[in-house]
Amino acid sequence: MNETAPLMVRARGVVKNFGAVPVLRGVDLDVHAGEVTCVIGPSGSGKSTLLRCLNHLEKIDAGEIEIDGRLIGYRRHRGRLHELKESAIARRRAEIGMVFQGFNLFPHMTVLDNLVEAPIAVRGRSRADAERTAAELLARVGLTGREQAYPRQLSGGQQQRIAIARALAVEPKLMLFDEPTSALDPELVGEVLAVMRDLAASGMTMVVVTHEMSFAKQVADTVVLLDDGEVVESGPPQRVLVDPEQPRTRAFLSRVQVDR
Ligand SMILES: Nc1ncnc2c1ncn2[C@@H]1O[C@H](COP(=O)(O)OP(=O)(O)OP(=O)(O)O)[C@@H](O)[C@H]1O
Repeated sequence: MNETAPLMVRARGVVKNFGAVPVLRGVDLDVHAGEVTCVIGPSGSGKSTLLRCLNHLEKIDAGEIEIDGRLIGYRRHRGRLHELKESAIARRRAEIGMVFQGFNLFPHMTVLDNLVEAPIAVRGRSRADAERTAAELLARVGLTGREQAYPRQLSGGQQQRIAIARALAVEPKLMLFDEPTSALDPELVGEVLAVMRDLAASGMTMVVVTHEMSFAKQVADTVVLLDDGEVVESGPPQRVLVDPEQPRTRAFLSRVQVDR
């Protein structure tokens, strides 16, 4: 862990309710720049909700979240939080890449159009410039030459690799992954995890919700165990995931669907 690096994510006391149901009950999360944090927890523990709060796709009911030192979704004025305008939220959100379980690509657009859409619309890049970046990103995810394919012509693993490239196309400071391999056939999981490993090795700050224990053990700097909307354990994977002296953690993991 590099605790001297600045905090890319700083969440304090995050509360999220759906109606009367509390889903996050005061979550704290620190992610230093360049680190990978894996969030692990049973179904319904609030993992997806936490990720969606980090880019303000969900509004939080209490607490605060800063991304790269600035509040996400709000500005502070005279000690109170005021929600930003939609356009300002969109600009802040563009600093954060997000990859979901599936359905990440626009199905009616070619791979190339999927990759250039956001850089042109959000970053104001020229088409030629965005296409150059797209070619670099395709090489990075091992799919050079597939510019004119439509998503349906690609395997699920290839689509997820393009989805990662698309999220990277706006040069985010932070990447959020919500179980990016869980909708894939087992033989396609490895190719997506390989791209994520490369990304982590390149120094990208990542928060990854995953059931892939070997990925978490090998790649995460920090593992966060979430249970019923609360962080029950957090620390390096060598301690949190494999220390046999932690019966509480062992019991917790036995309730998580573990892929490998
Ligand atoms: N938009 C919503 N409206 C109402 N309840 C919701 C909404 N989104 C999530 N929930 C509820 O919040 C709880 C946490 O959901 P969440 O998807 O964050 O869990 P999770 O840990 O990601 O689960 P899984 O591993 O199954 O994806 C669940 O009980 C879910 O039904």
